[in-house]
Amino acid sequence: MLRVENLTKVFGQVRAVDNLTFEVRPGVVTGFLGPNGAGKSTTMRVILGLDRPTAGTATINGRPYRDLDHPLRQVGALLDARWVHPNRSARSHLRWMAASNGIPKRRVDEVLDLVGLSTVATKRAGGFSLGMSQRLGLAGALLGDPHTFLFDEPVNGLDPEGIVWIRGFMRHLAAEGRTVLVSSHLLNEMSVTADHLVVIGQGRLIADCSVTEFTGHASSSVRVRSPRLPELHRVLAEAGLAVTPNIGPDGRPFLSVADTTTEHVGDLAAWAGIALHELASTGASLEEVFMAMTAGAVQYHGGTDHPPQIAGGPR
Ligand SMILES: Nc1ncnc2c1ncn2[C@@H]1O[C@H](COP(=O)(O)OP(=O)(O)OP(=O)(O)O)[C@@H](O)[C@H]1O
Repeated sequence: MLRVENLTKVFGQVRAVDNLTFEVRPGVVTGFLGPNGAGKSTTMRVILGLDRPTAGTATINGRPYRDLDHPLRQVGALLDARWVHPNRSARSHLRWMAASNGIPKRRVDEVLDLVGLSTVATKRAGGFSLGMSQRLGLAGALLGDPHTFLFDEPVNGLDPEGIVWIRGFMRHLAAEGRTVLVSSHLLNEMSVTADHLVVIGQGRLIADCSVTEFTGHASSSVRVRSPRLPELHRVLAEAGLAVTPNIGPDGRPFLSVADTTTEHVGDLAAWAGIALHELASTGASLEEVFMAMTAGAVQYHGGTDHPPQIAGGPR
């Protein structure tokens, strides 16, 4: 169990993390979601004892990282895949990590095998691609067979094959009953990787809920095509709907109508005698939900008393 409680981290004038409280439970992948600069890396660095909190606590199984015996056996982290000494081989890098944490040497070959690096174990890590470096970072995180994992933007810069692989690996770790926290600013990525979301903006908690709850919070929008699009646009706008003209990937123009139903749009078009060539409910993307919630966080800074929380919000 990983717990962050009333955590605040201030750098000079910047409140990178602002009174943040959440828990990460075992057995599911928890996505730690927020735009660039939201405070995700800072929170992870505090959890890992790399930065000291200004206030509040971050604990793993009830203890701060600095008080853990053999931390690699309790927490595995993948923060920056490129911190390996470039002239060391993958194997010697891992052996050095293992030795400093009282982990037997044979575990090194086990983890190299788990991440698919056995055949390049003696190669210089400096010559590794980003994908291979990520695998080596993951091997390091797995060395102590820990129960808790932290991944900071693990799919950044990876090719599609690497993304699918690392996503599968995280899900596998969670399925074994481990605690997995993975940060990302990629909302769609999180919707396919994570089961649960902790969403932050400007260092504050915005939502703490399942992915389904988060997306379910979205109001649905409608996509509509017609040979008489400008007229339809006018009719829908006059009915008070928010209409945005768009061009599809196929080059055909369509209208996006926010916060409504296909029935409502279809009825208005029929009433105006306008033929429709396409009418579909699209549902808001995670991106849209997130933007709406981040806007809420901005309003919060303008003066209300509590950050907006959504159903199933912070425990
Ligand atoms: N060592 C530091 N000194 C000063 N400011 C910092 C430091 N580390 C982070 N910050 C600031 O704290 C805020 C949060 O940064 P952080 O890196 O934690 O965000 P993030 O959500 O991880 O974003 P990103 O995905 O861009 O890394 C930012 O405004 C950043 O500029």
